[in-house]
Amino acid sequence: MKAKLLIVDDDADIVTVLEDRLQASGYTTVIARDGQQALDQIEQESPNLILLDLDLPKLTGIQVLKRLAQIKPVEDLPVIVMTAHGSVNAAVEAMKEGAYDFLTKPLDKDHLLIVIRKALERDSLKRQVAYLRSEVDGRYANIIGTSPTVRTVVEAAQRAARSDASVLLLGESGTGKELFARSIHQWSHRHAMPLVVINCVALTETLLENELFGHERGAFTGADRQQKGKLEMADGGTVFLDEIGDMSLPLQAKLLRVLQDREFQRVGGTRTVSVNIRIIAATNKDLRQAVKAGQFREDLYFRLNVITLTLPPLRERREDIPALAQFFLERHAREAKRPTATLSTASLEALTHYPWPGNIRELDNVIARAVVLSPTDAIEPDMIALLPEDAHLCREEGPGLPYLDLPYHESMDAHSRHIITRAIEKSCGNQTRAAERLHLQRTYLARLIKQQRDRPEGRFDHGTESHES
Ligand SMILES: Nc1ncnc2c1ncn2[C@@H]1O[C@H](COP(=O)(O)OP(=O)(O)OP(=O)(O)O)[C@@H](O)[C@H]1O
Repeated sequence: MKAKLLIVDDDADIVTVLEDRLQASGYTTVIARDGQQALDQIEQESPNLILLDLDLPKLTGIQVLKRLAQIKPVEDLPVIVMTAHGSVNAAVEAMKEGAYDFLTKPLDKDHLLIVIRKALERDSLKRQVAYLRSEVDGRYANIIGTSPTVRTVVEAAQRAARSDASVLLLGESGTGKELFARSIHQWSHRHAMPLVVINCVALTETLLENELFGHERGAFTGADRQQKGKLEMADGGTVFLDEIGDMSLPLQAKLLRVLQDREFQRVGGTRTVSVNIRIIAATNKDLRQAVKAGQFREDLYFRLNVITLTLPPLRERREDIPALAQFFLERHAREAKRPTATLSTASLEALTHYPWPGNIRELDNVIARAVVLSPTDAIEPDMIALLPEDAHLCREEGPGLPYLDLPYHESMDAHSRHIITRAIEKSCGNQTRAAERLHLQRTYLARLIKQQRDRPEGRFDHGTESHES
């Protein structure tokens, strides 16, 4: 779309020249001959930018700027003022009233076009930032859940947001750690500054170091210019270190220094950079265990662990499933342009009983897929049941080595529990289907489950005893 420029000048010759030049450069133009007309044109034509002469009949350019500030925020409509050669004071006054820039007459054609282009670019960037910010805020404004466990964590997070203390978020994958990190940032006094997310597991050690601290020119082959790291980009705001449990020991030592002194050096540099940042870290690992195993620095653990918030897995807050499902249904139905999509009662029942190894992210994905694939507007359980096949991808595979440290019978029990839990998860919590998967009689599976339930270590989710529907 062509940008529309309003030219305000009482000199007909200047207006004609400007119109010709600007139209030849691809802009649309509208004209006003005096200050009052300028205000009327702003109302009627909604221009993207104004070229405003200061010396006007009826209302002066400065008066137009003052009136304009009452109608809309000055930063929403860039105004470039045109002044007679030598009237610097008037230009300064106009800038104080919110003008974007000034040009002196006679106008230089190239300079004029550059200033206009820059003003429009800045305006467009500001709109994009405002839009993205509102998108992000909207996406993260909602922490759904009325269960007591979630409410307790939300209240603790709101209290934590008021301080500048480091926060450690713990919880299984997909339980909402990033959502809480973003919410804490939003609720904090830093909310107008950036929240910078760094995933500590996605990158190699060298890349992560570069990402965190940036580098100086010549730090390594190909580093042909200085680059700021994410810690610097977050200055004044918050840094969210996701998957902190996966950070290497050498990088942990460097991060510790940042936490202690809020200072670091860029890679290949000697100059100290200071930053004002708040740190929020998250992991689904048992950090205390990692400290014991020598994989995580104890001093860093204590620095991060000033306030710890543990997010409950979805299976421990099943009462929140209907509200979450409805929330995701509405979001995906909107995106898929299926506003009348609903969840049938049977689907809701299936969702409520499924063990959700991938937690809320898995629920989000299940609903997203069902909304797209369901042939009917009322989504039936067969659409929901599509997913359990790959649900296990969200959870760590296999019983894991700790079982090797157990006595034989306990280890066998642990394996058995694991196999049964997996079969039930994959069967959407339905024991009959799980028994079929395992080639067992349903009654035999039920007996195994009962035996395990009666043992103290046998606390795990066995789904429901409902029969195949
Ligand atoms: N209480 C909630 N209300 C609404 N949406 C939620 C809630 N909790 C989580 N979500 C949504 O679930 C998805 C997964 O959440 P998030 O990415 O925050 O989890 P995570 O614990 O950081 O996962 P991972 O450990 O895998 O990085 C996101 O789309 C998030 O917006």
